[in-house]
Amino acid sequence: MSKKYAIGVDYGTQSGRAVLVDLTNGHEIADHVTPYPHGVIDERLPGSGKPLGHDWALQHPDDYLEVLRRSVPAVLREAGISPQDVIGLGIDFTACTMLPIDEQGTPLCFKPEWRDHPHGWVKLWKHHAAQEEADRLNAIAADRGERFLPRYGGKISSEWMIAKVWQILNEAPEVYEATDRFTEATDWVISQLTGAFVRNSCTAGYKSIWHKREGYPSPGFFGALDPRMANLTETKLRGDIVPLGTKAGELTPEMAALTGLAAGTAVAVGNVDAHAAVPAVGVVTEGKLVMAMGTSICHMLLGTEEVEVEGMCGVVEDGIIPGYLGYEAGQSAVGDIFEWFVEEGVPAYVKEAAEREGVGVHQWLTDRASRYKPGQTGLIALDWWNGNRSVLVDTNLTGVVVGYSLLTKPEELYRTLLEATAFGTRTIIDAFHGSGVPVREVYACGGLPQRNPLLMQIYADVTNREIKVADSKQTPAVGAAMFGAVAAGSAKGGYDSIVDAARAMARVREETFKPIPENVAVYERLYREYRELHDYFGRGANDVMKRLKTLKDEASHSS
Ligand SMILES: Nc1ncnc2c1ncn2[C@@H]1O[C@H](COP(=O)(O)OP(=O)(O)O)[C@@H](O)[C@H]1O
Ligand SMILES: O=C(CO)[C@@H](O)[C@@H](O)COP(=O)(O)O
Repeated sequence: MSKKYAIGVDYGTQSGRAVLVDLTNGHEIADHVTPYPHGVIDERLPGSGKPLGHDWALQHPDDYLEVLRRSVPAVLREAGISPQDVIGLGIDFTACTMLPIDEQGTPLCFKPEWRDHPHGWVKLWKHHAAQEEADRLNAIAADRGERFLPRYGGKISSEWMIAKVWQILNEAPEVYEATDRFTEATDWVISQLTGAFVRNSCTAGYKSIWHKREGYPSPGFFGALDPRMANLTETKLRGDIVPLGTKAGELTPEMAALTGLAAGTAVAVGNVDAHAAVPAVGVVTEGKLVMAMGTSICHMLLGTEEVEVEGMCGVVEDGIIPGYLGYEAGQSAVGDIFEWFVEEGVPAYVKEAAEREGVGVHQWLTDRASRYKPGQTGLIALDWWNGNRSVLVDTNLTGVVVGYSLLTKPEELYRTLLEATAFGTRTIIDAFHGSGVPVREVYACGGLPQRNPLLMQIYADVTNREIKVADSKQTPAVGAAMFGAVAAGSAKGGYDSIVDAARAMARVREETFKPIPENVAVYERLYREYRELHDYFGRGANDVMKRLKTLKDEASHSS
């Protein structure tokens, strides 16, 4: 039998990438990135130019198909293998990235009548304009003593499905009416590949409040939110919910023509980027925290008991690896904060110097920032540039920097932002560990560990834990390919379980980031300062951030 391969397609925030993987050892034979032609749509709708509200973030569904059109043929070409030898295809996606579709599965924004309506488009995971709905949902769920709430750290995020659906109903009942189903983008892409619609248990569990044993919350709960939503789960959220690794179907002839793959190739059900990364670093047992570090960070951890952890995104049975409770927490902005600083915060002389030296601005700042010792900048920041996902679960929180002086340099501020995100991660680790979900080992994957060793050293020092790094450029995509191989099964040259696939294919680098004791000691003191500020601004002692947001909204609406 000739050598067999699988393809994983990772749909990130700004781009999608395909990776062709050798099934015997997980080696990435070829990869290709397609930047989304429309990027993140957060100012104006394509075409009509209609302005979007504050905190909106949309995407164009055709960008997802563009990734299939460009990146899949590109990896096949680069690898020079026969499409027949690709036995499985898996995808992973940002989540909750959701869209309204009609009876035929067509996104509403593809239809002329809805193209110019902002609610007809894909709402990206970081669309934060449903915070009001999330707040009301949480208050009603708490009042009713809903059992699901503790499984989501006590709060449902405005990033997740129900808050977003409710925002559509409140602001555009006509779009809600015209929607046949609301779907995660990951399930929509799979339905395009296979011609059949199934929902995956991972996004259903983490993002749509679905439970393997209890199903969705009751119609009574949804009716208490809004009587018009009482039957939401049997209608617009209907669809079979199947476990990760299940074969969703086979590649249709149309999609075979579009991708260059063979019709009939096994396609796995959709998955989430961070969750797919876990088996790709070989984590299939409890106690090992995996950080998927990029635009945001998702913290994934397996446990054997269901316990309540403050502000976690969720705990879902079989949500990551079958047989375990999968815990997820996260930070809504990490790389995004560094990017904001590079784009909006550095003086021209930094950009010019970086250009002269032939390095990127991130690298220029990182080189200079690494010359400082912990504590030497005299600065500390709260990492809430895109709200706080865990442990406070509040998208209305914003960023803070304390300690500026006339001598503060851009590289000091950059280092402070790196440190602030590490303190955010430490807060999450402490929450897990303190609640009885042990964190014995830490693994990192995603774009950031590849690009910024200083950042990784700071994380090791702040968390006082050794960090192992994925030996893969595209870990979620490799994980998605592994699930594709499981969908194909061993009879076709794949694997019968994700644990078998991980055993053969997962890879981490030999060198690790180890905590440096003198740094750990200083960061321990800085972390105490961080927690003081965190609780002061984040737990209601001073709601200045929210008052400022209100003033901002009032001023924007009156102009
Ligand atoms: N050298 C660097 N240091 C720190 N952050 C970086 C560096 N280069 C790029 N970034 C950040 O990495 C993020 C993208 O991460 P990546 O993992 O590639 O994407 P995604 O999260 O969309 O999958 C961007 O937010 C960018 O600001
Ligand atoms: O929230 C999740 C997963 O649950 C992520 O998809 C989201 O944070 C986006 O991840 P990226 O930072 O784009 O990798």
